[in-house]
Amino acid sequence: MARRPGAEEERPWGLAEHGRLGKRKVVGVVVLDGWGEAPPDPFNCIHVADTPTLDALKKVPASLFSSLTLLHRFRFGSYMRMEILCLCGCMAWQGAPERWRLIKAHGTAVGLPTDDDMGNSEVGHNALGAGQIYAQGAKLVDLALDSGKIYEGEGFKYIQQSFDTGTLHLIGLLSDGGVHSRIDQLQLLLKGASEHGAKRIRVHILTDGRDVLDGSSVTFVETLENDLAKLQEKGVDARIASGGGRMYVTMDRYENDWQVVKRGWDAQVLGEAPHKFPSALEAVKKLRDDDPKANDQYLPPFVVVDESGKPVGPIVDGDAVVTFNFRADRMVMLAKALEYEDLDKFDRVRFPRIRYAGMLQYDGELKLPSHYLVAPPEIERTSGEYLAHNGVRTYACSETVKFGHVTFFWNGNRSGYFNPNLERYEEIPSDTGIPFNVQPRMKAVEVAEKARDAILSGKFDQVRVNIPNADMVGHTGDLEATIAGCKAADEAVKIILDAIEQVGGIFVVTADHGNAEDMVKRDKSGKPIRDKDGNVQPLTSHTLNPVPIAIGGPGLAPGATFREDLPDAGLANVAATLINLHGFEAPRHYEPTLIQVSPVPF
Ligand SMILES: O=C(O)[C@@H](CO)OP(=O)(O)O
Ligand SMILES: [Mn+2]
Ligand SMILES: [Mn+2]
Repeated sequence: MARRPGAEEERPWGLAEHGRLGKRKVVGVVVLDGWGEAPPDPFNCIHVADTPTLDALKKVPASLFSSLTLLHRFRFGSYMRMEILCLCGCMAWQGAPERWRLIKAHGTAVGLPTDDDMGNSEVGHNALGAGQIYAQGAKLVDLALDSGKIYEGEGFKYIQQSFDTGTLHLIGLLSDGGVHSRIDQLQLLLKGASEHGAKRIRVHILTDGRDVLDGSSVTFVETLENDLAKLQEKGVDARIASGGGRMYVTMDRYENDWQVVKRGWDAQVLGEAPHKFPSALEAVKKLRDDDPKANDQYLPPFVVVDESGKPVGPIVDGDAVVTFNFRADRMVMLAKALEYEDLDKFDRVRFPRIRYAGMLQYDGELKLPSHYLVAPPEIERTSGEYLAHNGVRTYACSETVKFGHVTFFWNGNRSGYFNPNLERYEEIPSDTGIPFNVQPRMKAVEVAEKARDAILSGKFDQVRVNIPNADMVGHTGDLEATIAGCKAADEAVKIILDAIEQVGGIFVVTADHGNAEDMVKRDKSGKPIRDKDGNVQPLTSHTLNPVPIAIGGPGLAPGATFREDLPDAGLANVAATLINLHGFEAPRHYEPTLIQVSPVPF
């Protein structure tokens, strides 16, 4: 079994039997990406969408409810808090808090620096799979920059060797979104690198508009250009050299489309792009103004050129390169292109001899990149590894754009199987070359059908999927498409729940963070902000909202319900819950399980 170095080998992996929950029930785990909970509202696409399956998990019809209530009263001797909701003025639905609740999915609950940080897939799936809360990349980089330790590490010393004769290139996402990178960290790094000897610096920017509002790229470029001007006053030759929108240039993931990386490579390394500008500020303004459909996420690649039309900062032999994103998934492909001598994914034309370091090491197993400025969180003893040691057979599936979420992130940023005899991971190819509002149903049904087959096959104990629509389509800011995406996600869940029903299994339906439940920029009081023509600005980012978790299915022991003593529970509490549902006690160092199991009288 593949192990990471440094793991504590002596701690036993065997889990005690649960006692009240049996083994070998099929547990279907659905992660609805970007599916948060927010009050009903026209900009809450999940609320607007037709989602009968998810609605039914949240509420039970009154008739069924009264029998459940009686049952619970009988079992627990008291009623639980129930909420009554009238739909269409005729059918009464009532809340089922013993099987549906909300959990935290943002901020410190998932290891981010502050509770103002929205959740994201990396930290969300890390927490879901690991059962423990780790200080995540954003926070580790903050600490290393604040203490100055970043400049004492091996990674910085390595790139520093190029400072005398070469250029330092910084490539990454330019925003304060805090999901993949943060501009304030870039600012500190620029200052620190120049104080530690960098004389010529080139920044290759990727505009955001996904974790922050569309159009904000202009302000971020202005801020960066001001900083670089200050460095120039101090004698450092510092400029922005190239750029492009994150979804079109460089930041692809899970090898969905290498052309995205190629576009970035051409601009950053070769100094070639269809658009040439004297400055990055002009570039982003003009590219946005000239094409009414252009947005920050999909801005075409550009290079900054001097008076003679020569690119100001191609990457050449002897230079140093830092990719300043702390998050892994959308940097791994570029890291491979910068580091691997042999790569047949696209024609690099030129492979410069450089010293390259990542802000973090993006893949611990591949040891990629081999040099990095900050050590990544060591996520150890994940639920996947425990379950593999205890004979639980796992199937995981998503489409390409989220495949690594339910495998790599879920397993603590490690690719590959813990035990290939017990696990199977399957990827459905995502659409490429189109924004996700064009086909908002994405591959939700295909993923669900794979999960259904895995459930019915009898070969697996845990069948885990990520259904991406609410998130991927939500990021486009297209409300109508997002509503269609949420509907497709709901249909996918139904396929999985039907299969669970058929095999007498258990389901756990949850999400990794919010997105589609709030699709508009609001003022402090929560009202949508409208311009003078009454138009609103779509919110493309994730949110701070909690996410639902529902448990159920014919295999769930009748006495199993959510505990009421964990009002602040978050995603990290899910792993212990799942381990319980597989019939084991969770490891003691895990965040507590969400469920309790009362003995059922006779
Ligand atoms: O698309 C992404 O990279 C992020 C948003 O920046 O979304 P998620 O965390 O859901 O993958
Ligand atoms: Mn996500
Ligand atoms: Mn997202």
